[in-house]
Amino acid sequence: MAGSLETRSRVASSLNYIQQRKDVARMSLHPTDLSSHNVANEQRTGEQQRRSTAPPALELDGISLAFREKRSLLPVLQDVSLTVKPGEFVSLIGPSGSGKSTLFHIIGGLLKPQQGRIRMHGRDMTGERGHISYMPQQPALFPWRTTLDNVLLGQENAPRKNTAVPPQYASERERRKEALQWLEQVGLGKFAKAYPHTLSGGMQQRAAFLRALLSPQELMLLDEPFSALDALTRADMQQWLLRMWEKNRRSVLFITHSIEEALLLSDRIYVLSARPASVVHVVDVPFPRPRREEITLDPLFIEWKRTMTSWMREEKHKLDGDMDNAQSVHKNIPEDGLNRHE
Ligand SMILES: Nc1ncnc2c1ncn2[C@@H]1O[C@H](COP(=O)(O)OP(=O)(O)OP(=O)(O)O)[C@@H](O)[C@H]1O
Repeated sequence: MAGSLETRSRVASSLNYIQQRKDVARMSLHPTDLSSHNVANEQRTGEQQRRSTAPPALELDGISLAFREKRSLLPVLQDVSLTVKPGEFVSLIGPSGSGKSTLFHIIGGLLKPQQGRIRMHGRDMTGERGHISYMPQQPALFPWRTTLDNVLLGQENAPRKNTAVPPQYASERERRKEALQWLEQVGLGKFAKAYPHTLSGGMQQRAAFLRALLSPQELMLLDEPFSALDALTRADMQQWLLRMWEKNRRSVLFITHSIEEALLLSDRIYVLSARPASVVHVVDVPFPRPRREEITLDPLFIEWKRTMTSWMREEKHKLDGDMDNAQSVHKNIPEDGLNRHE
């Protein structure tokens, strides 16, 4: 795969660049910052070691799925494999209609793949529900519940047994107290008793994110959570998410259409082809953390953005061509063994 080789050689040159950047960062560290910096580094190193020996939070191994439409087949995913290690932020990017949400439905156990396995924290979870926390494109808050009660919903509905990572359950009183503290932290303290229609779009997204964050499942799937927001609110929310994630380091799989968002937030990006989707590029994002908005002005960031834009354009053209010949994608199939329209 020429694309993958190109990606890896680019990563190698990026790493040199990062090393130079780290030297610069070390030189500019103020002496009074050193003690807390060292303690934080030691804690981080211990945590990093634990994570590096733990099994991946999520492993997709050769996932394939086709939908059946009447007597024809619509292949949507073809041999998709990817990994999210514990505490990693991984993004999926691909043309519209390539199968990203379908992949989330498979991970969440709503659909069963025709081929391939899903493991979470080392356990086979193919076709099982309830093991992920999920944040959809729309905040999907219940209008009849207060912000606080919406935030607590993920904990109420979480499975109590047979989970990949056994959840720690607190009493209802403790959970409410913790949720209130989080609401304060994200600037929604005054809105704990308010109903969703009184919150702005960004506030609703923060509440939806908290609901996913406070769910006991370790792995979070975020499906284009900022797509409905205006550009400025979206940029604010990206920064907010970066800070929240850097504090909590949950394992995240994130769908986005924005190349810039993927580069800004992720440790790794899987680029999907046009439908049927397969992984065509894997980008190990070379920018150090913590990351801030300024990184989007970095020449290397801009170069990556340009490269990924050309990949996406290529895939989109394939999809457009595919749609012109939509009938050729559909094949006659036997009656059984395939997913139907939901
Ligand atoms: N239940 C279903 N039955 C039949 N076809 C489906 C079903 N769900 C999705 N599809 C088709 O599968 C393809 C992939 O859809 P999916 O929503 O996964 O794409 P996506 O990459 O998430 O798109 P977008 O980026 O626009 O949200 C589309 O052609 C869609 O029409």
